[in-house]
Parts: sequence; C-alpha cells; structure tokens
Amino acid sequence: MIEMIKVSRTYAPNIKALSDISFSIETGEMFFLIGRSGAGKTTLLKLICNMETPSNGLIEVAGYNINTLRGKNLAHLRQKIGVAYQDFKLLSNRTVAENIAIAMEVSYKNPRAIRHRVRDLLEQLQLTDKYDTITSELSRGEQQRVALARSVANSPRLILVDEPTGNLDASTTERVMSLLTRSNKAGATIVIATHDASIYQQGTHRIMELRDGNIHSLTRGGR
Ligand SMILES: Nc1ncnc2c1ncn2[C@@H]1O[C@H](COP(=O)(O)OP(=O)(O)OP(=O)(O)O)[C@@H](O)[C@H]1O
Repeated sequence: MIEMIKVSRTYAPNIKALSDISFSIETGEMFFLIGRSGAGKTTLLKLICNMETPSNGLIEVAGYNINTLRGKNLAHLRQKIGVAYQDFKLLSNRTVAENIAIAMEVSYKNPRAIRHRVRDLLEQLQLTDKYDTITSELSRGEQQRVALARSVANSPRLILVDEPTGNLDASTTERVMSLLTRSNKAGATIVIATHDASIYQQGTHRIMELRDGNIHSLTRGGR
C-alpha cells in the first residue's frame, strides 16, 4: 500500500525532518509510528497523503507515485485516503454531523445513508448527543473523536491518524482503537502516529520508531 524509497524532507533553512527513509507498509496492515516530539512522524504522514512533498526520494501509494499524479487521478487516490490530523482541521462553524458528512458526499449519495453512517460513528465514539453541536463548542477530546470519525466515514482504503488518543481517557481510547480495529478488519490499511504506549504495545502490529528523522527501529508489538 505504501512504499517509501530514500525519502528526505528538509524545511528551510536546514531542518532535516526526515533523512533517507526507506520502508514499506503492506495492504491491510495496522502500522504504528512512534518517536519523540519532533522525530518526524507528522511529516511522514503528510508525505504519504501528499500534503507535503519530499525533498528527495520516491513515495508510492497504492502503486502510484503520489508526487507525479495530477488532476483527476490525484483526486481519485486522495478520496481513498482518510486522514485524522493532529490539529483536527474541523470546520469550526459547522456541526459535528456536517463535518463527518463532508467526507462522504463523494461516494454516499443518499442523504439517509449518510445520516445513518454519521449516527452509527457517533454512537461508537460516545458522541451521540453532539450530533448538532457546532465543533468550536466541543472539548479537544471530542474534536479529536470527530476528526477520527470523519477520517473513517467513507471507508477509505488507507487511514492516516496523527495522535488519535492524546486527549482521551482510557475507556474512550479503547473505543477509538475499537473503531480503528474494525476499519482495519474491514480491509483498511491504517498508519497511526502516537506517543501512547497503551495502544501500540497491544497486539503484534509493526512499530517503527523515528529518531531525529531517521528510522531507529522497526519491531513488532507484543514482544
Ligand atoms: N512546516 C515546517 N516548517 C519548518 N519546520 C518544520 C515544519 N514542520 C515540521 N518541522 C520540523 O520538522 C521536525 C519534525 O516535525 P514533525 O511535526 O514531523 O514531528 P513529530 O514527530 O510529528 O512531532 P510531535 O510528536 O510533536 O507531533 C521538527 O523539527 C519540526 O520542528
């Protein structure tokens, strides 16, 4: 699903966020990206979804070089990628339901089906009573869950999640991970950047640790 070959990203004037990174993620994997603050996790996620371009190297997503795709082909691939950003990127003057529905308008034409999916996601994330709430009135933990619901809503093939549990208590963290696990079992490839050892130490998923923009280790959980 994802192949990176000798990828670097340098920010001006000379910040090496990532240096010469090569690795691949298989279709259907749940893959954890860990490392200290500033290690390069968010940069890596942004490169995968083409929000950032690499300074060097090749990035293939679902067999396509994401940096040379243009127009309709790029839009088509991006529709298959759901992203929950670290800073959420919600539309602050719209309701919770509207924020989640936006992600589905391309493929779920039927408004009833959209409403049903939104309600189902909100129930799974214990946000049922926030359906009509404007997102700027939510707590950070609630906004985080709305961003997550939006990222999985359209059943994308690839889901990228940046710090999904940073503002959550243990039981809400469990709900978030259950939702991601269900999406993964339904076939989605999932990449999670996190500091939360309680989520990456469960199970036997692969865990890649970044240090100062380099791959420090690539191991499996549960060992
Ligand atoms: N737009 C930017 N301009 C300049 N430097 C940047 C930019 N984005 C990231 N950086 C730098 O690149 C490095 C990697 O940042 P990145 O956000 O990828 O780290 P991270 O591992 O996600 O950190 P955190 O866990 O705090 O979210 C840091 O030194 C950061 O300051």
